Amino acid sequence: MLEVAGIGRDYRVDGEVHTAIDALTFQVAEGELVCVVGPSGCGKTTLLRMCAGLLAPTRGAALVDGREVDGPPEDTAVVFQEYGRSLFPWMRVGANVELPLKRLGLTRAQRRERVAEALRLVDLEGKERVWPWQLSGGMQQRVAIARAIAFRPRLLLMDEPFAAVDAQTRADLEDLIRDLWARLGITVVFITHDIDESVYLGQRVLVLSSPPTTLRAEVHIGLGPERDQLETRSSPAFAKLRGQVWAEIQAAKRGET
Ligand SMILES: Nc1ncnc2c1ncn2[C@@H]1O[C@H](COP(=O)(O)OP(=O)(O)OP(=O)(O)O)[C@@H](O)[C@H]1O
Repeated sequence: MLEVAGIGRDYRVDGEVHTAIDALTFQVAEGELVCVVGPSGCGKTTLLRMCAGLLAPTRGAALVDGREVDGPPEDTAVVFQEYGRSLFPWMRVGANVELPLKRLGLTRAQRRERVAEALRLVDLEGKERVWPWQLSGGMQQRVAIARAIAFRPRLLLMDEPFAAVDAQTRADLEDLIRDLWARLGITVVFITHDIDESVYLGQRVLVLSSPPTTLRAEVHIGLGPERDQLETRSSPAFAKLRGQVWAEIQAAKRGET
């Protein structure tokens, strides 16, 4: 579904070229939930933006269904960390969720139906007429998620979507994502700096190196489909996987490749 083929990105700062991402190669199969972690500043956001068609790679390419990404791919939705900036404050919740649907050629009734369904899936049923700023941070992020799923993407790209919410809300949102992923059968690439979150959510965790970034390790998370915030996180298997990902990130920070 998603193929990242030798993708790299340089940035020019004060006339000097800095290689943020050297070359990354990996694949994400249809219906997978893959997390990406790495040391701070290793280029996670840069990678996601290139996969979303929001930033051109310097070398290599991202391909969705075998087609090179050179603009936002049709079946892809993105959820960013800053829900406060991704929702339009002058539009009610319903209008915010409906906005991307306008280019799909649906009737007004069909759009309304999709909005209602998406809000129900994120547990915000009937909140169409509420303003975003009347909602808590966690609820606003759920609106952003509703907007993404109303679009019915096949690929959902998420860039540290829960970094700005409190721990309790974060746990709820993690379970929401696992639930939506299982129910809707979408492919999810989830960027996070939180090791525990990556192990709890993912079927696979990709660990990036320090810049110039390459793929340092790939950890398979064999925790099974049923995950529980208390039981899973306190299991020996979880502790072992967390230790494994942690060790890889520490090695990456030391500059080991
Ligand atoms: N527009 C830009 N111009 C110059 N350098 C940039 C730009 N955007 C990112 N960089 C640099 O590229 C590198 C990777 O940045 P990026 O934000 O992708 O990393 P990240 O892993 O998402 O960071 P964090 O862990 O802090 O969220 C950093 O060194 C950053 O300073």
